[in-house]
Amino acid sequence: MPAMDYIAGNLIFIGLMGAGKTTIGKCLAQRLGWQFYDSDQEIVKRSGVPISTIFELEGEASFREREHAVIQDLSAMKRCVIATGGGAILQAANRELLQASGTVIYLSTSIDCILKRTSQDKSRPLLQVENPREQLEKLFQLRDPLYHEIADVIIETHTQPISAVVSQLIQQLKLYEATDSDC
Ligand SMILES: Nc1ncnc2c1ncn2[C@@H]1O[C@H](COP(=O)(O)OP(=O)(O)OP(=O)(O)O)[C@@H](O)[C@H]1O
Ligand SMILES: O=C(O)C1=C[C@@H](O)[C@@H](O)[C@H](O)C1
Ligand SMILES: [Mg+2]
Repeated sequence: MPAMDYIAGNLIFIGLMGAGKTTIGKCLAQRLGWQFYDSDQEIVKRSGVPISTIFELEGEASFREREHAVIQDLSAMKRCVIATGGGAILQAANRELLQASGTVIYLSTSIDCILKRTSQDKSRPLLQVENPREQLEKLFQLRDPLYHEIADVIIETHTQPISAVVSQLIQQLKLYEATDSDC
């Protein structure tokens, strides 16, 4: 018997950089046959430049304004999987929008694991500092309470592979798996 698919709103991923929001979100959307959106990718699409360029030319505050506009649009969607940027929860207005828009999933990950996953990737401007561990610890202190504030579900991603996290979510949220997917 197929599971009862009772989720009417969106499935929204939050969490620190490198927690797996984009990767796990995309895989979950594939397995459900739902549309996938990523707030970072939408910002890049709309601005026509990489995130690092926005930070460089306009600064973080301007990036956050662009992010807010995208969160407003994405949270108005129905039955989509949405990956947010790591700092999208900083603005209270975004937290309200995301919480009202569906089921919020906090992907929690150890700092060691984030450092391993992100060390080769230069696309995250906030980690291009002398001491990325110290930076991540600061971000965690500030953001972990905000992630918890709006999370409906919390899943650790450093203890299991991507496909296992997705399977756990499908089971836990009683979602209907529509497609056979290799992710
Ligand atoms: N559970 C996991 N096991 C192993 N590797 C993972 C897992 N989750 C994600 N990764 C890897 O970690 C890297 C970062 O993942 P991803 O880009 O999805 O993070 P993110 O949360 O979207 O980060 P950001 O906030 O910067 O957009 C990717 O290379 C991805 O393949
Ligand atoms: O944690 C953050 O503040 C960020 C995370 C990324 O997803 C991007 O949104 C950007 O690099 C900022
Ligand atoms: Mg991402």
